[in-house]
Amino acid sequence: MGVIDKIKHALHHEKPAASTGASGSELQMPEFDKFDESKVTVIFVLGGPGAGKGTQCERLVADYGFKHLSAGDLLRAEQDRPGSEYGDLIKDYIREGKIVPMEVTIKLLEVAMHEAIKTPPNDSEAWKDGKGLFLIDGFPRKMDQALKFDEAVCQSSFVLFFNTTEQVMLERLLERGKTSGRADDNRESITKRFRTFVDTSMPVVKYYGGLGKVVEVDSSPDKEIVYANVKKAVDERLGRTATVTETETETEAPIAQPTTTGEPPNLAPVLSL
Ligand SMILES: Nc1ncnc2c1ncn2[C@@H]1O[C@H](COP(=O)(O)OP(=O)(O)OP(=O)(O)O)[C@@H](O)[C@H]1O
Ligand SMILES: O=c1ccn([C@@H]2O[C@H](COP(=O)(O)O)[C@@H](O)[C@H]2O)c(=O)[nH]1
Repeated sequence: MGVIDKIKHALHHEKPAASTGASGSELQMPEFDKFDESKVTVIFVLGGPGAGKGTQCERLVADYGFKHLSAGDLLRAEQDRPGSEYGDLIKDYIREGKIVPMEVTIKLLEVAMHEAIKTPPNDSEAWKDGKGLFLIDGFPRKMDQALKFDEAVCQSSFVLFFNTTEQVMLERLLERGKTSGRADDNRESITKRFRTFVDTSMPVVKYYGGLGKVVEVDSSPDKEIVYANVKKAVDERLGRTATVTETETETEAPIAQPTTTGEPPNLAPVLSL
């Protein structure tokens, strides 16, 4: 059974193809295979739209051998897949900056995680004997996703939270929108995405903050400075066991201490457009 067939099977229990035009409310909760948490390490990467999550994940992949799974990328790939039953649904949710029903997103992530463990992205120790090392980017964005994923798929080790102002994020997204081709990198969608982030996703960050799992990094500065702080935080949390290649950053910039307390992170920079 192919990846997408597995998702369809799980979401609709093999409903006939006639049940197209999924609305979200008709989705059934699929069954999930829980990962062995002694073998699989998951770091959630959260932050507002355009905060720089993907940019920093790219660097972490190169240095540590993570498998980077962006929930948004997985949804866009499913949206664009010819014949997808969920294409229209996903397109509407993304344009409106809303959160796609968790059944779809968690299943896409779970399937991608199994695929990565079956076909490891590199031959480092972190991927030997059924082990895996994942950066799950832009997820969970809503409390129901967080609780379900933790309970049924895998608990995360910690959450890397990129924090900056809406002004910074807006400028980055408008600039990215000149070439990204993304249907939601325009002012109208960005405004909606910011609202969803504040109303729906920040409670997730606060929830994990209360569990002492949030490492907050200021993503306002230059990419290199942000990465130096990210690397320090990841090294501290993972004890550097995951490092594949050692490419020290060349920046001379001072490294700020990431926030690792159990307190909810400082949410001050969230502005309104
Ligand atoms: N520290 C930085 N300084 C300046 N520009 C940055 C920085 N980090 C990222 N960018 C740029 O900002 C844009 C958004 O970054 P990125 O795609 O990494 O954000 P994101 O948080 O993954 O966004 P989204 O949630 O919308 O997918 C990109 O064009 C990227 O090159
Ligand atoms: O868990 C998720 C993650 C994302 N979405 C939708 O995708 C877009 C784009 O996400 P990016 O992380 O910016 O690529 C987001 O605005 C949501 O509409 C989702 O529904 N669930």
